[in-house]
Order: sequence, then C-alpha cells, then structure tokens
Amino acid sequence: MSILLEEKQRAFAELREIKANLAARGWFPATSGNLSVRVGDFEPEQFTFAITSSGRDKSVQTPEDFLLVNEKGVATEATNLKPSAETLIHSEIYRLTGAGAIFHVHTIFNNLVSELYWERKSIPVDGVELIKAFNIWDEEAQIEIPILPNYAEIPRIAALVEDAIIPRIPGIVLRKHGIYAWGANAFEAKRHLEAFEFLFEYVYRSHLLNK
Ligand SMILES: CSC[C@@H](O)[C@@H](O)C(=O)COP(=O)(O)O
Ligand SMILES: [Zn+2]
Repeated sequence: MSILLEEKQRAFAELREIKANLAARGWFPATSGNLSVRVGDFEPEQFTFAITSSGRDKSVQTPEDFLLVNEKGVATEATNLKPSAETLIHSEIYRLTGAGAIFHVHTIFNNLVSELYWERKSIPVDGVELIKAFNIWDEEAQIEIPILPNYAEIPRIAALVEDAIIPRIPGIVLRKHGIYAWGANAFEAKRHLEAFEFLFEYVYRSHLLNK
C-alpha cells in the first residue's frame, strides 16, 4: 500500500498539533503516552498508521517525533526511529474497530480509577452528561469502561483487546497504567479522551464524597 507524501505530512501535522495540546495539560509525564493516526486505505489485515516514536519527551517538538508503520507495527520507510513500545495495542484496536486515530495518556485519575475498580474489571459511570460525548444519548445512561491487566509484555495485552472492547465505548484502560481512547478521526478521538478523563475525575471524586 503506497502512502502519498501529502497524506503522511497531513498525519504528522495532525499528530504534532494534538501532541502539543495534550502536553500542555501535563498528560505526557516522564515520556509516557503515545499517539497515532491512520493513513490511507483500510482493510482489517492491511493498513498503515503514523505513530509517535518511542521514549521521547512528548512535550517537545522535534523532526523525529513520528514514523509510519504497517498493521504489524513494522516501519514502512527506512528510518532509525523506533515506533512506540505499545504499537501493537494500536494495531489491534485499528484492526478491530477501523478507527482513524488512537490516543494514549497516563493520568493520575485514570490510574486511580483503574485500581479502584480493578476487581470489577470495568469502571462504572452513571448518568453523567458527558457520556453523550460518546454519542450515547440515553437519559441517565449507564456505561462501563473496560480495564485490562498491565502485563509487561505488550503482545499479552494486545491479545486481550478483542474480548475487552465494548462496541459503544471508544476506550480501554490498563490497570495502573493509562487509557487508550480512539475515534473515527483525531477530532473525535480527542473528544473521547477528554470525556473519559472528565468522567474518571468525576468517578474518583464522587467515590471520596460517598465514603
Ligand atoms: C516512561 S513510562 C511509559 C511507557 O512505559 C509507556 O507506557 C508509554 O506510554 C510510552 O512508551 P513509548 O514507547 O514512548 O510510546
Ligand atoms: Zn503507556
């Protein structure tokens, strides 16, 4: 599958903008987090995406921040850059959902609620208006956000993604690690990520209130 230079540049520019935006909120502490945007045609067994390179400070912009990889997480162009250590999780989410963008961040609130609800294996959210950001319009909607174990081996986590995904919920939390949020494009993935983080803070604070 050949990716036009123009498509690649558009994807990198989109990632650069969202990276700066999320960095300004402090959502990439200590080089954590990774971002990707899909490029070109999609078939579940063959697709390409632009992803952040591994281990870099995501709060600074450099010419070496992104690279293109295929559905196996292998670079599609000659490069010295290493794709994110968590590229296989992005691949699996793209394969299963056909999403257009996936954003991963570590925050205190997503870590806290992942531990608070670990035994339940999902984070319940009940009747909060911002659930509508997921295009769920039921009055007093109740949702559950899935939590997966944070194994050291990324392929072990990727293997659990298929069974964990709840079709109307565009996100998965890794225990005491962070969230993957996705959407049809970068605009939607960002809206979903912001909604998740709002809901996590709400859930955590209401837990304290009700203690
Ligand atoms: C530096 S701790 C965070 C990493 O272990 C990882 O979870 C992460 O989100 C960033 O990894 P990266 O390989 O830079 O994409
Ligand atoms: Zn991470």
